[in-house]
Amino acid sequence: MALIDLENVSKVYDHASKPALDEVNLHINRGDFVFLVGASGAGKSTLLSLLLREEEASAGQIRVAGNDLQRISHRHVPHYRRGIGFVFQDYKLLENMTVWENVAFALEVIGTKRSTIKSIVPQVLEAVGLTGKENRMPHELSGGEAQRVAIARAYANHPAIILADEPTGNLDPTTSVGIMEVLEAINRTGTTIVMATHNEEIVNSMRKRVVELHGGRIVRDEENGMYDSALYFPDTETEQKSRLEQTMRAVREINTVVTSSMDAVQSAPAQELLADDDPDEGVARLARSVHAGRTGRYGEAFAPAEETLTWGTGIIPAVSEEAEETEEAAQKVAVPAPPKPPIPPTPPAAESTDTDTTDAHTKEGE
Ligand SMILES: Nc1ncnc2c1ncn2[C@@H]1O[C@H](COP(=O)(O)OP(=O)(O)OP(=O)(O)O)[C@@H](O)[C@H]1O
Repeated sequence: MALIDLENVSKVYDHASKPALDEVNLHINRGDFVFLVGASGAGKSTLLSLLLREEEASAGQIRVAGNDLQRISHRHVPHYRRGIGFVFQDYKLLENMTVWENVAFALEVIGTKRSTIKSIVPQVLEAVGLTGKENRMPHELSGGEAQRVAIARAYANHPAIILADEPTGNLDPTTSVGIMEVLEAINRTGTTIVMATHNEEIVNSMRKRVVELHGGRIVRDEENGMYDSALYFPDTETEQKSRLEQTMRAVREINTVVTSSMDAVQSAPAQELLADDDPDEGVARLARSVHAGRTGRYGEAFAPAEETLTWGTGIIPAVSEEAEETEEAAQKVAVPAPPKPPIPPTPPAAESTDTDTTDAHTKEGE
């Protein structure tokens, strides 16, 4: 069985004239990275809300890690949610807590021992490049830094699933590359990622599975997919935008080809020229696309799943009523410390004036 299974799922909000989701069938395996795309109002956030059990389906069946979400009791919902990390467009950090406290709090509420929290928090913050900013308050962070705190918080418990709703929606393209780099690195540890986005450049660079919604229905489900918002359902505005973007993309591709050909002549091995088709080269391609240059700062900082199987409680499997009763006891189970991730290399000084991508390293210890 897939990790996430939706069978004929529909959602009709109260007083709505048409369904927000209409007979959706979707199966997502452990370790998948899925982009949910589609125009505003297509149903992306609704789908994520159902998976988080913030909303209940009006019809159909949703199973996540064996939990039947229609049958889960209200009492058990918080317990279920602890196995899922959620990242929002507007970060949703606790404004009266420092960076360190925001991440620590996520572990505290699931009953993690203080000594374990003390060892995990610095490691997770280091992994997302925020060492040195532990004592900052959320209002003292750039958007990219705030989103990295949110991701650190979502990942601290090493969940089996991270749901992200437009995580780059408030960020500039260069900062978005850093966020995608962190999400990609997390995905490589075995965490399934489902990310709703409008960002065509990210989708087209990352070449992950693309699930496109339109009017609450899945109209496309494609491995290594692309996204052109005007391709399937054009209107005048998106068509014009699409034509402009196609032209810009063509110009960028010419630049990339010229640059990589020159680099190749000078130094690169032949297989690097093939990287543009490689789904594993998504972040590098995105970085080239937005001219951010170097990547790979975070990828090495996340330990693979095999080394971190005991890190956190992960997704909570389906529970019986007795298991629910022992939930409190289960919360008190100590979470062993994860292996210490290697320190990410210090990136070169950024060309951009945005401090986000370099700040965490260059000002380390401030
Ligand atoms: N709480 C709600 N009550 C009533 N209708 C809602 C509610 N939330 C969403 N809808 C409606 O459901 C449909 C799907 O909305 P949803 O937010 O899931 O789309 P979306 O694809 O995430 O859009 P966006 O990209 O703008 O966030 C829309 O028609 C929206 O107006």
